[in-house]
Amino acid sequence: MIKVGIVGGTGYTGVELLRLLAQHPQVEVAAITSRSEAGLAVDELYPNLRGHYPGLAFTAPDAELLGRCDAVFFATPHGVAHALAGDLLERGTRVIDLSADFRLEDAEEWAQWYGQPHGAPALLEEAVYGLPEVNREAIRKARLIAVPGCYPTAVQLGLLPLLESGLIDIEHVIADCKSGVTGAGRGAKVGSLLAEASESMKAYGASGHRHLPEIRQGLGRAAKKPVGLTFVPHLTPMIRGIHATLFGRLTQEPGDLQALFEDRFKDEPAVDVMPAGSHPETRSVKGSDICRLAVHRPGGGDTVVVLSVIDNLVKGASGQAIQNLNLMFGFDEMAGLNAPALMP
Ligand SMILES: NC(=O)C1=CN([C@@H]2O[C@H](COP(=O)(O)OP(=O)(O)OC[C@H]3O[C@@H](n4cnc5c(N)ncnc54)[C@H](OP(=O)(O)O)[C@@H]3O)[C@@H](O)[C@H]2O)C=CC1
Ligand SMILES: CC(=O)N[C@@H](CCC(=O)OP(=O)(O)O)C(=O)O
Repeated sequence: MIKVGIVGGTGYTGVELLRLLAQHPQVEVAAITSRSEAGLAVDELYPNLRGHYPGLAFTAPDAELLGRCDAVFFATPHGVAHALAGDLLERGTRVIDLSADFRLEDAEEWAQWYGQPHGAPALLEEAVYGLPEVNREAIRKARLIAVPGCYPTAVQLGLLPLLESGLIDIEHVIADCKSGVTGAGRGAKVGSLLAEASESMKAYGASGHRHLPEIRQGLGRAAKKPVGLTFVPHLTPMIRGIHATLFGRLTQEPGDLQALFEDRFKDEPAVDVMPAGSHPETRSVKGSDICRLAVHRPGGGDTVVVLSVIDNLVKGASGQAIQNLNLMFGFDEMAGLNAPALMP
């Protein structure tokens, strides 16, 4: 049994960590922080947790308390892990950061996209990008994990087979992505109000979203060359889910694309390549740590279309964070993550 802490326990990814860890046989949640709800029992704020965490209450963030844990998850806005991660690592506590603080390898680029100086550039070299389908061995040995963003997870998983095999034009890749509103977090925002977000759909960040450099970095590593990407996210009237429709232009006859995808992910516990002709639905992954993929070649032409769906709060955040924890501590990779999705 290991002890974990959660910084930012009142947010959507924080409560999702609690929901998933309640089913984990080898993990005890020993500390959970919130500045605004310090003193409140977790199941008073989130009644779905009643009976699962008796006696667990939010406390203000405290490095000494968190440093008694084997690992700490940061489910906090950008910049918070910068300030605390170094201290925890020195105390021997491993850090799994769900924010973007350690995702970009270049501190200058991070500062440009996030509008503030990078707060811990000295830690960037040892941070491991926590996409198990690419970095499993490095994750096992890591002390500091940057959990990928939600859009970057859906896009990278869908494009990896095509980029690794060099089958598409890497200068013109397109990712047309849709997200549910929990992607914006639990904080009150006008755009997340029922009257604003329901029965409507809109693109945002079309001229440059902060996930663009992260996705480009990951795709570039897969292709071993810089990739030209157009990425347009959309807000859709659903609570959870990401649907990514990905377009690549074939540069050669690809052979059997279905077999390429099935082979690439045959040993991946969190990726499901659906039968040829499928159209995966976001509800088929709701609450689960699975990315479901389908590959199409419309009319046998020179465009490949990949459909990739995840739950933004699970494979796109807290579930993937637990996959990383499991690898770091030698547990079964899917411990706590095996429940099927909720349907309908
Ligand atoms: N929502 C999603 O789908 C995804 C989110 N992420 C990332 O995960 C992180 C958390 O997201 P989400 O759960 O949606 O966020 P929320 O806005 O829902 O929650 C943020 C949490 O952080 C705490 N917090 C805020 N500021 C600070 C601070 N300065 N110091 C300590 N704690 C703080 C808040 O509690 P309090 O203010 O009471 O301390 C709250 O518990 C973000 O970086 C987000 O970008 C990543 C992938 C997907
Ligand atoms: C719908 C919505 O607003 N989504 C968020 C991204 C989701 C997210 O949490 O971003 P990170 O993975 O980088 O933390 C956004 O576009 O900013």
